Order: sequence, then structure tokens, then C-alpha cells
Amino acid sequence: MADADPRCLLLVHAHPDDETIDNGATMARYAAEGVHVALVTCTLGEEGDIVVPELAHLGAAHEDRLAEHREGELRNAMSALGVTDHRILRGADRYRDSGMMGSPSNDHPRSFWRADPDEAALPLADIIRELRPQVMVTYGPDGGYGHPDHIQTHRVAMRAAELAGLAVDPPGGREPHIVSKIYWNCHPRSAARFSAKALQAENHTPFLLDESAISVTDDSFATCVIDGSGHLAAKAAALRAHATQLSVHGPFFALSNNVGRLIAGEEHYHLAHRRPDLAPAGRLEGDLFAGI
Ligand SMILES: CC(=O)N[C@H]1[C@@H](O[C@@H]2[C@H](O)[C@H](O)[C@@H](O)[C@H](O)[C@H]2O)O[C@H](CO)[C@@H](O)[C@@H]1O
Ligand SMILES: [Zn+2]
Repeated sequence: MADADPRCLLLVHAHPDDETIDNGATMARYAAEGVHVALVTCTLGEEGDIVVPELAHLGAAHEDRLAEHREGELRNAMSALGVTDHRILRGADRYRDSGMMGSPSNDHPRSFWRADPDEAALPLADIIRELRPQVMVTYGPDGGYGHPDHIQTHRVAMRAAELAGLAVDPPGGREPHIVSKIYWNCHPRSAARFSAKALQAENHTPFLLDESAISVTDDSFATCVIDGSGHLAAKAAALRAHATQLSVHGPFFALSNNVGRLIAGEEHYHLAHRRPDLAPAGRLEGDLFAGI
């Protein structure tokens, strides 16, 4: 029997659908290569808009049953990507989706935005010590576009990586583990421009063109690009699985703001942390595990 692939990639996200939007092709590619791809999602998206009118009754302002529905969407999306290890932070005792910045749901007693990052990081540190990933992917300090749960996910994930490496008070009693490389998701301006031009060229699309609706970074901020173009069908299927949150039409998808975005095979990352003894990374890596 072939030796098991020793590589483990951990992704930490705020809501169901973020993982597929930012990393769907990457997850499918590494899962297909035999890498242990693990996802931790910090909330179940209770406050989400619902783009399927027939399911509007599940919404927070009505039956407030969107969490279990989106958990099912997440299961289907992970099945499409070939990812079998996906967990909700703290499980049944999870944090609640905080809603957009400044919305009343920020103040919900269980909102993730109100959590103490040090406390929320403990169960994630234990998962890191259990899985011992060489690579972790999460958001940068602004959460990518300023959503409170994305900002909090960044804080909790970075703190958890610190705690996991400490030799004291081992979370869960497991041996310390230092993540070799931590990457932040990023969306370079040129990729957003390419997406907008592709949408502009599409004759019959139901989606809007609005480049300002997508948070972008300078191209130079990306230090790694993963070509997952061989897994576009899996990414599109996983996006379709998140049916309450987004629509797919041809090679494009749109969230509830109906702004069209290309379902891209290339996904971009910024190397935010590298274990000091590793060789310096090249200008633009093509593999999250490069140099490990
Ligand atoms: C991709 C993502 O993070 N989605 C979040 C986000 O949803 C957005 C929100 O409803 C906004 O008001 C819309 O204009 C936008 O189109 C949505 O994507 O925030 C939700 C509430 O916290 C969250 O459930 C959803 O996963
Ligand atoms: Zn999100």
C-alpha cells in the first residue's frame, strides 16, 4: 500500500460558502493529490441573506433555521470538492454569525464578533495540535472585506497558531505544533479586472457588473497563486451547493448583491508567516507547501 501523503492543509473560515469562494479549486486540487485537507468554519451563517425565495422562511427574521440548512449546504459543497474533514468551531456550542458590521446582530450574546479571541482560539489550537498541519490558510487582518466574522476569524486563527506552538498549558493536552506557513487569502486587482472584462463580454448574464463591490489588493500582495483550473467543475458544483447564498450562471457566480464574479481556477494567497528555518519563498510560489 502506498505511504499516506504526510501533508495537511488547514483552512479556517467564517461562514459556510467562504471556503469555496476563496479556496474551492485549491481544496479540490490538494484533496485529489491525497493531501489531508481540513476545514474549520467558525459560524453557520445564521444571519445570511437567502437568494432562494422558497427558503426565505428559514431566515433569522422568520424561523431562524438557516444554520442547519447551511450546514447541509456545506456538507454537499465539501463532498463536491472531495474534502472529508470539515468541522464547526466548538461544535454544538458554536458562535453565531454576527451579521454585517454595525448590524444589531453584532450584539447577539453568542455573536462571534463579541467572542474573546483568546478563548475562541483554544479549541482551534487543539485542532491544530491534533491535525499538525504544515500550512494554514485564513483571512488577513481586515477579513478580506471588513465583515466582523472574517476579521474575528483572522484574529482567532492567528492566535490559535500561536497557542498551538506554545510548550505550556497544552490545549487538549496534545504536543505543541508549529505551523510552517500561514497564508492569507487575497484577490489581486488584475484578477478582479479580468473577471469584470469576462462578465462585460458575456451577452446574456443575469448578473450585475460592479468592480467596486469586490475588495482587491495590489497584485504584488499575492506571493502564491494556486492553479486549480483542472478542478473548476468541482468548484462550480460546490458553489451551487451553497444555494441559499449565491447563484451560478455559466462561468459566473453572484452573492445576494447579484454582482457577477468569474468562477476562477487561479486562487491567490499572501504568505504571512513562515517558520524561520525554512528557505526563503520564491517571488511567486505555485504550491502552498513549497519549501517545507
Ligand atoms: C461571502 C460572505 O462572507 N457572505 C456572508 C455575508 O453575506 C453578505 C451580506 O448578506 C451582505 O448584506 C450582502 O450584500 C452580500 O451579498 C452577502 O454576501 O454576511 C452574512 C451575514 O453575516 C453571512 O451570513 C454570509 O455568509
Ligand atoms: Zn463569510
